[in-house]
Amino acid sequence: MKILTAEQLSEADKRTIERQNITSEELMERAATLVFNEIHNRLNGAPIPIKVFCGIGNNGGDGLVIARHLIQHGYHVTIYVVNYSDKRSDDFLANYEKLKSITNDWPQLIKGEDNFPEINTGDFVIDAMFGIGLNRPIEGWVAKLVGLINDSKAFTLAIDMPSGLFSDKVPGNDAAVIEADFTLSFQAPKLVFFLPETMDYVGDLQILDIGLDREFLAEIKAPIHLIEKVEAASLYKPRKTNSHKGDYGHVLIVGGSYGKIGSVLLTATAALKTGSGLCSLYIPECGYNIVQTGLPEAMVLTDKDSEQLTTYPEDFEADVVCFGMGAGTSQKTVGALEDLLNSVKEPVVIDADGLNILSNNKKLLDLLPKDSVLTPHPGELKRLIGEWQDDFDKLEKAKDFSKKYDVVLVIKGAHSFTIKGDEIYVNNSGNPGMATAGSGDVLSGVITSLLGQSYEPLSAAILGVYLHGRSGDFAASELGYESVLAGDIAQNIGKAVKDLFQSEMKDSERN
Ligand SMILES: NC(=O)C1=CN([C@@H]2O[C@H](COP(=O)(O)OP(=O)(O)OC[C@H]3O[C@@H](n4cnc5c(N)ncnc54)[C@H](OP(=O)(O)O)[C@@H]3O)[C@@H](O)[C@H]2O)[C@H](O)CC1
Ligand SMILES: [K+]
Repeated sequence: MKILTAEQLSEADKRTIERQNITSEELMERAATLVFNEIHNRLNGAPIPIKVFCGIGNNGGDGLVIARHLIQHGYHVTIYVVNYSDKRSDDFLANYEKLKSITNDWPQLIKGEDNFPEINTGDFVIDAMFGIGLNRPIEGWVAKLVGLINDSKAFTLAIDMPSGLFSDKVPGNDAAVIEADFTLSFQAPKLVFFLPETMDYVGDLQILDIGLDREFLAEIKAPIHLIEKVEAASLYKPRKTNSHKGDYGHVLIVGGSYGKIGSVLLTATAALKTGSGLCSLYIPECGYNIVQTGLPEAMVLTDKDSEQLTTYPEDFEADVVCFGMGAGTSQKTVGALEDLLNSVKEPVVIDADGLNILSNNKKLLDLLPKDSVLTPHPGELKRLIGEWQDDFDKLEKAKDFSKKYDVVLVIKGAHSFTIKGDEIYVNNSGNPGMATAGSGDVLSGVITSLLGQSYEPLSAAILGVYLHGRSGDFAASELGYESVLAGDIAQNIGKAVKDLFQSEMKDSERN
């Protein structure tokens, strides 16, 4: 799914009105009615106090439409017009008139702190103050109102965007932004919903298809994509009936050191669980018995050093090589990576200490084969590309790095970002249970395995990240977040692959 900017969405809005020959008021009615349906499906008539805070633009207009439907369905609704400006949008005014015709409880005008209502923990707050039209920080008494809503701890549903959140920049320190529990957003996700610095304002997210012009949406050039099941499934290559292990790649996992042999074991397990035909490991001698016992399906070669890697077996023929997990950063191991990069011509996967070695020895970056995949967490990324000012700056620097060294970057996080040149792919699978030791080692194994199975490096990274997250979802649903171990993620990769082609059942379809 394309992630769009506020400008692109406003343009899509205009084109839809032209091409579908409808008024903007009709489009607002359509969009806001979908929101009402979602609320009604969940509240099911519950008599809880609903407080709708409307701005004076079209986000506020949406709020008025939602409120009208709620009132007509018997809900207990109080509407507030947050008068941050004396202007009114046309569609706001039209819906204000419609509201007056169905209720005698007219909206209450908030012009300053004196008009603030009481907001209780048990209230249901609908935030329709600002949407994609926000163009400067919220200030003064309106900022105080945002604080009051946040402090109330009432369940807060944001319409389109949490008010105060820009679609294209990070709010400043101490900025007033609604901390929503749930955001129902129109047509396309916005990048800020997924960035570490801004995602917490959004709460749970649902995108509503409000029927904007399909042709225009298909034509829009958007370099940022959200990766969900459909996108991941489109990358998947089915196995052929008439095939053998030689068709699915031979991966070589290079890593480990004394006390950190478990890491390579996890990576190798994940590679085999993702379907590699053959898996070999190159590790220090101390790991030999551990790996042979822990993973009998794998083959093991050992370095002459018993505790760390010092060389690379350059005559070894593998389809893809992965380097770094548990390897340490000793000078001898730097030499091992240098040997590897001097002998391998196909894209490699570099993770963990492999990345730290690259950061400490920047000249090695020039030896990386084109389209190699680097999988840093934010700390490793900082060492690679330097400090950034905010998440937008981080993405710019990451794109520059990807272009400079011709590599695919996977920035790991709650939503991992895969970057190649100017293209960004935001992953939407996974859960907090995956924040656990060894989770990254498993991811490297999945990506390496896909590369060995002839996936293009970018596709291997995007699909690998998605499958890793989905495996974590299966592990968490069985075990609970706290009990997910990295090994559990590896064990569930098969389920994640099968799930690519299982359609979601809607609640209404369940018996
Ligand atoms: N295509 C769609 O997705 C649809 C979206 N809809 C809804 O429309 C809003 C966007 O509505 P818009 O009227 O453009 O903007 P807002 O309602 O977000 O903001 C209203 C005006 O507020 C002013 N503004 C901006 N920032 C501030 C601030 N910090 N303090 C005070 N005032 C501010 C600004 O006007 P100015 O002239 O003062 O600059 C805004 O214009 C979208 O989010 C959806 O909810 C449609 O309903 C359906 C289609
Ligand atoms: K809002």
